[in-house]
Amino acid sequence: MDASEESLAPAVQSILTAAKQRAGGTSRCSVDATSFQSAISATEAAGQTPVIAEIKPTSPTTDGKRDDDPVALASAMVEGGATALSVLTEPEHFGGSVETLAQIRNVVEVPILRKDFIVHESQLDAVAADMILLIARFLDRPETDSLEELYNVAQNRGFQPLVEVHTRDELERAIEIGASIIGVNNRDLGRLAVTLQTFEQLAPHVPDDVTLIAESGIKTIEHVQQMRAAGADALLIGTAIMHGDVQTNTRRFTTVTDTDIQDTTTETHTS
Ligand SMILES: O=P(O)(O)OC[C@@H](O)[C@@H](O)c1c[nH]c2ccccc12
Repeated sequence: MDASEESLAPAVQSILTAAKQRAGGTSRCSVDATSFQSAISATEAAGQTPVIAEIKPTSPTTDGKRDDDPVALASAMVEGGATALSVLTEPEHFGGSVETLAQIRNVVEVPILRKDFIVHESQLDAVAADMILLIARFLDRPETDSLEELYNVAQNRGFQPLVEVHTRDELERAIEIGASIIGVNNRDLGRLAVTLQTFEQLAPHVPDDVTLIAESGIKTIEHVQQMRAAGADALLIGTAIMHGDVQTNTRRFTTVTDTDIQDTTTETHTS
């Protein structure tokens, strides 16, 4: 363990240890990705709010496990207007699988984000996805690749990388390597606490040409409005969609209109 890992919550430390050991695939994977930015534009043109709906069977911060057919859940989220889907593929702590992602990608047309803890290039070989998550906090460490290298190789293979940040330093690093899709995680992986102020504080420092995503802790329409007003181009929502009827839940968030947003707040980041 290096010194910076001591500040991680035990559950997250265990996730990272498992991630460092997980094997990749047997053959080199490259993809012909469905464009995330085009999907966002189409949602905006239809007057809806871009939502990445997340299929997260369980997590270290969730009670119980959802055992429904993930492909049915995915289709219901798309019916509910989701712009893209995030599919957890981490097996040990989130109940995900790469096979599930492959099945979902076969049946829906929206871009699919592979949500996992990827720390080595070979792990990109596990499954084809339109987007992959690169968590700044977990890269540039002992036994992990550099964020910049992994970003470049992922892009060269056709993946659209989403670089996840939580602090100003991580954000500066993401901007420095030229990330065009950045997600601000409102959840602190050190304490697992969530505050939407994290997004509000970092968003003003993000260049306008970056596609900016607000991640975690979005549970109500007011939260959607708050994140949109602070400059979110899209919202990543897991728990609040996974509890109950996923189609109705997704629809509730995708139908928040810009008028609702301008009525309550002022824009601080435009794209
Ligand atoms: O369930 P929530 O609070 O709506 O959060 C979704 C998503 O942001 C969260 O699952 C997440 C953000 N970054 C991650 C990295 C790995 C695993 C999960 C995550």
